[in-house]
Amino acid sequence: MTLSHEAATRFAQILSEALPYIRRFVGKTLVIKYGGNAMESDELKTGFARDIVMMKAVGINPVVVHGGGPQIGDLLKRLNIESNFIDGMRVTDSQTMDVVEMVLGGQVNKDIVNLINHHGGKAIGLTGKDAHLIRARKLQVTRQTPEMTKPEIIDIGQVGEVSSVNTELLNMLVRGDFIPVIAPIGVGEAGESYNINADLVAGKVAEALRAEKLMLLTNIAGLMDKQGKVLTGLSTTQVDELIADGTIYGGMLPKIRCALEAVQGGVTSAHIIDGRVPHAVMLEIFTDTGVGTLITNRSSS
Ligand SMILES: Nc1ncnc2c1ncn2[C@@H]1O[C@H](COP(=O)(O)OP(=O)(O)O)[C@@H](O)[C@H]1O
Ligand SMILES: CC(=O)N[C@@H](CCC(=O)OP(=O)(O)O)C(=O)O
Repeated sequence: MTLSHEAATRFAQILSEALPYIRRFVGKTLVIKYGGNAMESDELKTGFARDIVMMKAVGINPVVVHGGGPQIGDLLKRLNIESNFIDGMRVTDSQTMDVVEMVLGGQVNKDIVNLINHHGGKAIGLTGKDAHLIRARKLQVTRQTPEMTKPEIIDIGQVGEVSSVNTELLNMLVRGDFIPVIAPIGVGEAGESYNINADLVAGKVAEALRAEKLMLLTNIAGLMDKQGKVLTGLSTTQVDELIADGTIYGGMLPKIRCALEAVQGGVTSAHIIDGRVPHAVMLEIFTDTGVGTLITNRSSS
């Protein structure tokens, strides 16, 4: 590629202006949850992969955790297997678990690894089973209505929550200049598989690595109020109120909960950002106020 003198001057200026932002994050770990719409369009996929490779090239350490709910849904539909969600979690019987493992660990993980590597990165794909990267236990879901004297336990099958993360493996890969790409499948004490919401895995990985940032890419502008205004800097109490009055529901529930937990667990900031915007990840790094919904430790009390 040859650039005209003007174009080269513009490039040089832009790169030079990026320096203070880059320096702020050099050597720091950023955990990015990739999923939703940003994973469906080719243009957005390419932009995402290039952002990740660029980050690594300038000395920032990205760790990617991916979702794949729509892709799992597609295959379940083709196989005529019904799928239900409770509080944003897919009810997972053993047949569904097989599909989840195939789609996330096989198809989606390798697609993302391939994409990043195609753009010059050294991505390495893992599920929670590799070197016990993500140990998990069964997630207990309870529900209580005012009429009930005690909470009812709801069995949602092989859905897990993270009990530990093998940071030794991740740190070894990061030091070796690899970009870990993690599928949200956990392994239980008896070797059983767990389907874990990808946001929850990203939050726990960020906490375990003491990441500078947790970025949750999604298919919406951020956490919004009932009028569609993007909310930012909320306290835990405000979030609880928004959950209680039904403003936050479905897939946004695990997202907001894990963002709050991550900042309480030592991650400097968590961001819920719009994956439909090209280069959403870079934009987040190169703006002072950030894009979408910001959650920091100050907001988590
Ligand atoms: N208060 C809220 N603000 C924004 N989105 C919300 C809110 N409450 C629920 N949602 C829903 O959560 C969805 C995002 O969750 P999900 O579809 O699981 O995303 P992803 O696949 O990116 O993880 C939004 O598209 C929206 O339908
Ligand atoms: C328990 C649970 O719900 N697991 C998710 C795992 C994938 C995921 O989280 O994908 P998205 O981020 O694209 O929604 C599922 O089965 O869909």
